[in-house]
Formats: sequence, C-alpha cells, structure tokens
Amino acid sequence: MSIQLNREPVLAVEHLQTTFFTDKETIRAVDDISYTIREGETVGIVGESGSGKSVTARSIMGLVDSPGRIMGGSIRFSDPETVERLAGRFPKRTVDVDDLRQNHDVVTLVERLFDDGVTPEELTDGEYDVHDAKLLVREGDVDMRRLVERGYTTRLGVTDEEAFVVRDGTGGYVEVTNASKPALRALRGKGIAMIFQDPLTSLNPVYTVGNQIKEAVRLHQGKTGQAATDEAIRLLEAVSIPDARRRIDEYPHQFSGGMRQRAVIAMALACKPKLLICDEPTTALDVTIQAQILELLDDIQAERDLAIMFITHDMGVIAEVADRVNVMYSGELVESAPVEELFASPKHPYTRGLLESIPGRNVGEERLRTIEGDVPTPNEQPTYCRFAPRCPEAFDACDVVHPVNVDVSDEREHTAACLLYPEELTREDAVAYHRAQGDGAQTEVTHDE
Ligand SMILES: Nc1ncnc2c1ncn2[C@@H]1O[C@H](COP(=O)(O)OP(=O)(O)OP(=O)(O)O)[C@@H](O)[C@H]1O
Ligand code: NI
Repeated sequence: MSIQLNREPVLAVEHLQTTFFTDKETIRAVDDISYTIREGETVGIVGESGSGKSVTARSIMGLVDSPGRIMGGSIRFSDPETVERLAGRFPKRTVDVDDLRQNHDVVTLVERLFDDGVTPEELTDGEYDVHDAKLLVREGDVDMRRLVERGYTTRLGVTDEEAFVVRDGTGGYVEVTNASKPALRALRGKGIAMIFQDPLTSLNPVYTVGNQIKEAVRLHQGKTGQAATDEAIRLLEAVSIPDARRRIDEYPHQFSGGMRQRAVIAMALACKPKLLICDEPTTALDVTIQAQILELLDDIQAERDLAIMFITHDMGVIAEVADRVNVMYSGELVESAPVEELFASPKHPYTRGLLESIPGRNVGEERLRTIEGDVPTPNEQPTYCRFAPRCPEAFDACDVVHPVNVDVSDEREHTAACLLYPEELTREDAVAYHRAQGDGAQTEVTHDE
C-alpha cells in the first residue's frame, strides 16, 4: 500500500459504457466511466449494491454476456508481456504504430477516411469541420496513434478486422473492448485474474484443491508432474495455508471459507497476473479472517508489484487496502481521490453519506446513519444528477443538469461529479460549467454509436 503516482497506468478505462438490454428495460449499468490503475497500486471501487461495481470488473475481464454489451469507450491493458504474447498469437489483429508512421502518410489516410464517410466531427470529437480537420491533420495534431486508438484500422485498410493489439515505441496495449473471444481467454488469468466473493464459483467441488492449482500451474507456467506439485505446495504456503503438503489432497468442501478464499488466491497467483481484480473477496468471511486475507493480499502485492482493483461496499475495508478510491453511484463514477484525501476531505454528498455510515465513525452516536432510499436503476442517459433524490444538498438545478467530474482540490487527482463544484465558482457559474461540459459529452456519445 503505497502511492505510486509517477508510474505508468497498467489499465486505462475511458468512457466505458456497458448496458443490459432485458425484455423489461435498458440498464446502463456502467455509464461513461474513466479511470486508471498503475503498477503496484490498489484502486478501491466502492458504492452501494447495484452501483455497477461488478459490471465494471466483468467488462475489464471481457466477461459481459448477452443481454449485456459494451456500448462504448475503451479498456486498455498495457502490460508489455501480455502485449507481446497476444501480438504473437494474433498477428492479424495487431498493428504497429511505428510501422504505420514509416509506411503511410497520415494526411493520405485521413483523406481516405473522409472519402469512406468518416466525418470530421468523428475525428475531432465534434469540434471541427472538414477544412479545419484537414488543417489539424496537416499540422500533425492528428497522428497515427490517434487514428489507431479511434479504432479505424479496418477502415484504413490496415487490418481485415479491427486490431486489438497496438504496439508503438512507447509500449503498447491490448484493447479489451475489441478483443476476440480467444484473445480474451488468453488475457484472463495470466494478464488479468479475478477473485470473486464466493470462492466456490472458482473451485470445482469434484477435484482436489491441489489438482486445481496444479492445473493452473500447468496452463500458465508450463510445469508438470513433481514440479507442478512442488509449485502448488509453494503457492499454498505463500497464502498461509498450514500443512499445505497434506491439505493439497483435500477437496474444497474440506476447507473453511477463509481457507477456500486463500486457495483461490493461490490459483490466481499461479497465473502470475499483472492485475488482480477482487470482487468483494472478504464479504462472506468473519472479521478476523477478513483481516488476514487483506494482509495477505497486501504482502503479495508488495512482493509481485501487482496492480489490484478491489471492489467492496465497505468503506472500512477501503481505508485498509486502497491507495486510491473510486466511488460509484448508479453506473457513474462520482468521486475519485487518494485514500487519505478522500477520508479527510470527501467532496461528493454521496461519499460523505457513505463515510457517515461506517460503524464507530461518529463517536457517541447511537444509531448508524445510512443514506435513505435506494440506488436508482440507470435506465436512460442522465440529464440530471442521479443522486439528487437522496441528496441532502440538492437544489433545483440538480434535476435538470448532469454533473461532470471536476477537479475539487489542489491535491493531485481528486475529482467529484457534483454541481456544488468547482467551489471557487458561484453556484450559477458552476451550474453553467457543468451544463456546457455535459452538452459536449452528449455529442461525443452519439458519434461513438
Ligand atoms: N446479467 C444481467 N442482466 C441484467 N442486468 C444486470 C445483469 N448484471 C447486472 N445487471 C444490472 O446492472 C446493475 C449493476 O449491477 P452490479 O452487479 O454491477 O452492481 P454492484 O455494484 O456490483 O452491486 P453489489 O454490491 O450488489 O454486488 C444493476 O442494476 C444490475 O441489476
Ligand atoms: Ni457486485
């Protein structure tokens, strides 16, 4: 647990939008969310039930199935080893930006795009007409990387199907939202691993714990026989399972809840992931075991430089594990800050509400204060604040203007999406600011269709 602001993000989520189309309704479970996770950093995702935490995680793992669909945005995973591995396996879906720069002229390519029906608005986020867009291209403000990032490789005639591995001199990334099913399978486990609340979803009851860990070791480290057994024992010891040599031959039902979760962590580690997503991994466990598991994750992280995305609705757990916290509400990210900053100076009324409901926080208070009401299901593109109906500080504009994330402190990287900010503006100016920003975003979403 240490803040590493100077390091490169290993995961960058931008304008992610994941929607479920059920018979009854459309649920915008993840509605335009952006954030990054750096190497060795733990990012906590917190919010009440139904706020979209798990759907965010499943989107990153490429595990969103019908009736769900990723409707927009990007998820870039920048682990160099994964990029090279997938580039090797999927050469036809890989582009090298340096190669493109050497062998193509960006002006010609963009003109071809325009001929092909791409509008200058699409290319410049709605800001410029053809003439100005061409000028931007000629002046070098639109470069090859940008074209590739916008997902134009097919239309440029560079690949037959949209590329999902992008390489260039500064490194590269895998674009999860474009990845094929086989690529997603190759990404999971070894690149990004996930631990769920219920360890039984990851353990098969008919095989011994040892066999399951050995299988992961075989798949991801290529070890077999005695070498695999030794590695499995080593992993079980690494997650502090006592008497590992004997317990390796036991079945999941012979393990306690805490021990099962440890075994699942051992399985995840066998894959040597770069990013570990933990979706409420300790919620079902008692407090002592929970604390042990959190400590274990902390040790493992320090040892392996793992990036961790930790989902929980428990602010107390967040305080213990996270370097940075993202607060989600009804599909949206409403506040993001380094953990100390968030606890010392929460800005969004929702975050304040969550903090007030932590047991033992308000000394002398008898009843635990909770925020009244429930998280609304996000059914439509919001033209208002989704928290307003429950917000103690709501005012008229909250019903008609959608708040965007704005910087709320001099501290680095603290944002909140609330019409009360930026604090230095008058309320009227702040509202006007959010309204203007929101209009911009709306145009962009339409063009991303
Ligand atoms: N397979 C699905 N089909 C339809 N709707 C879904 C599906 N999965 C999730 N949703 C909806 O997406 C929204 C967000 O759900 P999500 O599971 O991400 O919430 P969460 O923040 O993880 O909550 P919890 O703390 O209860 O786990 C909810 O409204 C949920 O009903
Ligand atoms: Ni969940």
